[in-house]
Amino acid sequence: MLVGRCVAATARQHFTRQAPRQLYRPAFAPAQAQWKGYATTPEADKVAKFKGQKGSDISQTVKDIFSAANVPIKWESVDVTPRLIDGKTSIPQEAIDSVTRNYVALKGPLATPIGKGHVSLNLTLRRTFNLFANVRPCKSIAGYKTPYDNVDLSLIRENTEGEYSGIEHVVVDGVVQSIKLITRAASERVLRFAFQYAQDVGRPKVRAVHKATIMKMSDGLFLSIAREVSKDFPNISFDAELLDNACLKIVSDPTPYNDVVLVMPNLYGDILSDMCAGLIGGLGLTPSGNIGDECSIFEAVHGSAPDIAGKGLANPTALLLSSIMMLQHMGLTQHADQIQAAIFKTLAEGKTITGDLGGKAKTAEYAEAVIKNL
Ligand SMILES: NC(=O)C1=CN([C@@H]2O[C@H](COP(=O)(O)OP(=O)(O)OC[C@H]3O[C@@H](n4cnc5c(N)ncnc54)[C@H](O)[C@@H]3O)[C@@H](O)[C@H]2O)C=CC1
Ligand SMILES: O=C(O)CCC(=O)C(=O)O
Ligand SMILES: [Mg+2]
Repeated sequence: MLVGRCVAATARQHFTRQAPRQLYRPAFAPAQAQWKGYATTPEADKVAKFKGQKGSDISQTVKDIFSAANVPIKWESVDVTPRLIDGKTSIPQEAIDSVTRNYVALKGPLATPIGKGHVSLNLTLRRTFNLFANVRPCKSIAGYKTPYDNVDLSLIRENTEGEYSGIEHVVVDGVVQSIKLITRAASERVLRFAFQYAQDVGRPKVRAVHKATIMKMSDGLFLSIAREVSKDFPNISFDAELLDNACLKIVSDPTPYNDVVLVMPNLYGDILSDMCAGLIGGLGLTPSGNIGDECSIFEAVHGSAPDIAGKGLANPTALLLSSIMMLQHMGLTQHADQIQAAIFKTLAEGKTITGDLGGKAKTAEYAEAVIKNL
């Protein structure tokens, strides 16, 4: 229900085009980030404080629930802890090989040091596998009361360039330049994906979110390509909205967006998806899929939650719903439906929910309740 047929439909295209379904064996990256052992740079101390991430708790939850539901998946666990190779931070080759071999992966959150330190491994993974579209649905959870009962937002974020291209340099002391790279190729492929996605899920409208008033050339290019691509999808209507106004309208009343697919450059999608999560109960609930032509990596929208990491308190629903998106992507829809129903039942009962939702359950207790409801 949360992500439903859209991803399944998209998956089918990818599958028939890329590889036979039976070849799919997801890699599993449980977000260990054992930063403690990664003390090889001057930033080591800062990096070390990221140790003890909670990713492995929520990853274990997925494994336990999949096992209880007899999901026909063999996990291959790979460590995404960054390595220093030739002075550059890199993703371990085994992780890259595993995703390449298996086509799909479920990834726990990976922390990125602020300011100095290594680059974001999340962004590196997306670029490495050319995961050009980040699909971030955000739907109200029945039984969990928030100011709006009927939120059903659908965000698609360009995932490989834009403000997150990572091209920054010092011009002179005190002057830093950061380049927002927008290319026709990357814009066109994510925009085509968004229109196709709207068609697959039965949403009649695609809306580009932009600031082409200010960034006339970069967002202007994105917007003009959106207009061009829209001509190839005459059954889907297209319009555009300025980012700031979109934020105001969404938090004032998100329901008019329920028939729209929102598509936008990288940074805007990052910010909007956290903002929208706030409308339905927080980051413990929102899943995502990084979709590419060959591989796809599913992960929660949230990060490593350092304030609760390692305490067994995290809500695993976001990663679980990401794993549901992954099952739908793989065509394992019956298992996806069964697990999703158990998650929603557990949340609606409200007896065994985690602290972020006002409950007292630990991560593992919530997982047990979901297993009972399978
Ligand atoms: N895709 C990824 O792996 C992402 C990684 N990050 C990284 O994570 C680190 C922490 O970033 P923050 O800004 O603190 O964002 P965050 O998403 O980790 O946490 C924000 C707030 O949401 C809460 N929260 C997040 N996930 C939760 C869950 N499953 N259950 C209950 N509460 C949850 C946290 O406790 C915190 O109060 C940073 O290093 C950042 O770079 C951030 C976002 C995405
Ligand atoms: O890579 C990171 O550190 C943060 C990424 C992020 O916030 C996101 O993808 O939503
Ligand atoms: Mg984010």
